Amino acid sequence: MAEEELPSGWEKRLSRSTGQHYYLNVYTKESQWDRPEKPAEPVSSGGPDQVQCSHLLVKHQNSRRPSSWREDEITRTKEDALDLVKTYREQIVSGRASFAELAQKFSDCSSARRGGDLGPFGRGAMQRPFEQAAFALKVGELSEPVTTDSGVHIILRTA
Ligand SMILES: O=C(O)CN(Cc1ccccc1)C(=O)c1nc(-c2ccccc2)[nH]c1C(=O)O
Repeated sequence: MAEEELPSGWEKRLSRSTGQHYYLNVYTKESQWDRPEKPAEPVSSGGPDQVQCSHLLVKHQNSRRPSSWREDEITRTKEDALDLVKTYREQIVSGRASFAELAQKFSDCSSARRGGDLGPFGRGAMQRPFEQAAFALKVGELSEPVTTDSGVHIILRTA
């Protein structure tokens, strides 16, 4: 008996690691194990295709790569990284320091040398928590602290 057709907007894929089939929503790029019963909706067109952001990353001992141009071995705790990021954010919001100046001095990302500038990027380019925060910002807005596998960030949307 021919297999029932998939609802529109889904693709059936084979997981290399488990040999199981999974289903990919072609619009959101999200995947699921269960066979979908309803068509996938095209993502609402709201919001820009690309944003431009600068970020200040403070890594910690559990960062995926606890090393940076600043420190060969980063040993601070995640809690200390969060406290540092909040301090930097407060200095920027109060106008005591500029974002670029603090990112250049203190960011554990290689973008520090560009004042934290990452250039324009679209969805799918960055770790999901970073992307979600960046695309939710208005131009000129500074995020609250954002945690990714790389560490703790504050993100400034510049375009
Ligand atoms: O997570 C890892 O395994 C290592 N990474 C990823 C990475 C490493 C070098 C250049 C760009 C990204 C980082 O830790 C990292 N993530 C970032 C990052 C994360 C989110 C947005 C933008 C940059 N920068 C860095 C960096 O060293 O410079």
